Amino acid sequence: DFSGNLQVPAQSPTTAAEGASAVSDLPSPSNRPLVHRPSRRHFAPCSAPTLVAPAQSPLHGPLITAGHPPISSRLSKPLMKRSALVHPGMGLPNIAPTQISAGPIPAGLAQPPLSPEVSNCCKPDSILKPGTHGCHCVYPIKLDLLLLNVSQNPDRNAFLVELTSQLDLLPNQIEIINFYVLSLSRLNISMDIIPHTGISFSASDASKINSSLVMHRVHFDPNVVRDYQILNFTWFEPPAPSPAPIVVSRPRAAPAHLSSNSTLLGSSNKGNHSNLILIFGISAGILVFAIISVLIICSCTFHKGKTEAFPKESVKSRTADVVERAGSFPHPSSTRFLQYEELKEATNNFAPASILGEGGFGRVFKGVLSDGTSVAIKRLTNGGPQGDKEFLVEVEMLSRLHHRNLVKLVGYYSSRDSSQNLLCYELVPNGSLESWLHGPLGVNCPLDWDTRMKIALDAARGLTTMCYPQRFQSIQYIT
Ligand SMILES: Nc1ncnc2c1ncn2[C@@H]1O[C@H](COP(=O)(O)OP(=O)(O)OP(=O)(O)O)[C@@H](O)[C@H]1O
Repeated sequence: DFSGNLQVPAQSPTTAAEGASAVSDLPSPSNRPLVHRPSRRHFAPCSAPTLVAPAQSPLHGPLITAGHPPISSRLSKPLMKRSALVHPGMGLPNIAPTQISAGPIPAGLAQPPLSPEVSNCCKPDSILKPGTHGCHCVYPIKLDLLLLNVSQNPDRNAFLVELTSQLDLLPNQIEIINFYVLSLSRLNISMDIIPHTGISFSASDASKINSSLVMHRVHFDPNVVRDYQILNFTWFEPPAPSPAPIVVSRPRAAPAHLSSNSTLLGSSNKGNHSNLILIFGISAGILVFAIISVLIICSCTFHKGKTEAFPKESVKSRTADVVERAGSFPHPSSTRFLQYEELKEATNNFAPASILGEGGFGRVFKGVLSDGTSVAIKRLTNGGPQGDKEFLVEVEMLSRLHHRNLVKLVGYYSSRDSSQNLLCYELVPNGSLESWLHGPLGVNCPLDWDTRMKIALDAARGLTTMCYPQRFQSIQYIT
């Protein structure tokens, strides 16, 4: 029943002769496109597409797969897609979607509705799914067919029923968007094939539809449409499912009744449990490391403080202890405690003939210890309790000083009542520096400048050793 479907003017004899089945009431001129409610969805500028080149054999029609765009991206212009896919000789230049017929609006294949309502809620190339409420957008397969030998009054519904049934689709899954009359019996028709479920067709479903079309397994009533060619087949690939959010939560024991049927859930929980163990392990490790670090820092700080405080405390305590014990204080490790009798014997009872010199703290006697060591023994004048302290501190300090340019303290003696304090040094032969510079030793054989410089440098090195360690500040220097 084609009556009343295509209300088009009668064709001229010349154009009617072109078609095998002339449509008497097609508009004139023959190539003027008949556009019925062209939808801007197809021609609105869109963003760059993700086009996958159709893998088609010569027998196959064009098949385009296009990935769904990310939310922020836009698809390309549909015209560009079609231009890239047009098979030579398909007559695409005849498609002039922006040209609107000046003649009567045809009915038939293009009658109502041609397109669902345009909505701004859908992304480019998606449409509102017909028969649904709200913003239910889907990505249709966009199919453009060139219908050949179209009858004079094609029945739209019969055409759609044949097409949908042979493509294993429901009748409401195909919506005619627009069509263009190319000649008396040739029509370009654009359709949206709407997915029944989901937001787009799966690859297998799209491939199935495409192969049915390209293999010409779709047959129309020859009284309506005798043949067709595929101009465009655009399929939008379903978007990949978004990855599940990673939720870290306290692991809970699965209920017993779920254990047997929750393999996937169990594996997921295992994964979460492993992650939690890892997180807790790392956290515990960091915590232990931090505690150990704090303890080490505190220990070092305490030890350092103790070390810095120790010399004064040690000297004080030792000094006090020594003073209290008056002559029985502990012997420095490198310094011997000498017996008074030995020192008395070494100096021939401190005979005047043994005197080497005299300084601010007393006379210095030359002597030889029982083991044959030549020494210089300094007999300190009694300086009272304070003098005893200074003596003992000096012994403590000098016993620790070892330098090639410093006179080594060999030993000492301190009586219990502190009346006798003696220091025993290694003997420095050849007299004093003063006697060489200003005394009788230098008169006959004055020191040359190289020797003087060497003596000055050695003395400076010795002083450096004594001066910079702050604990040796109490030492009286020889100048
Ligand atoms: N180890 C020594 N070997 C040889 N002679 C020494 C030795 N120590 C001191 N003398 C002699 O004894 C003298 C007195 O030395 P002492 O150290 O008592 O006083 P000083 O260093 O000269 O002056 P001060 O009393 O200011 O320290 C020195 O001038 C030196 O001739």
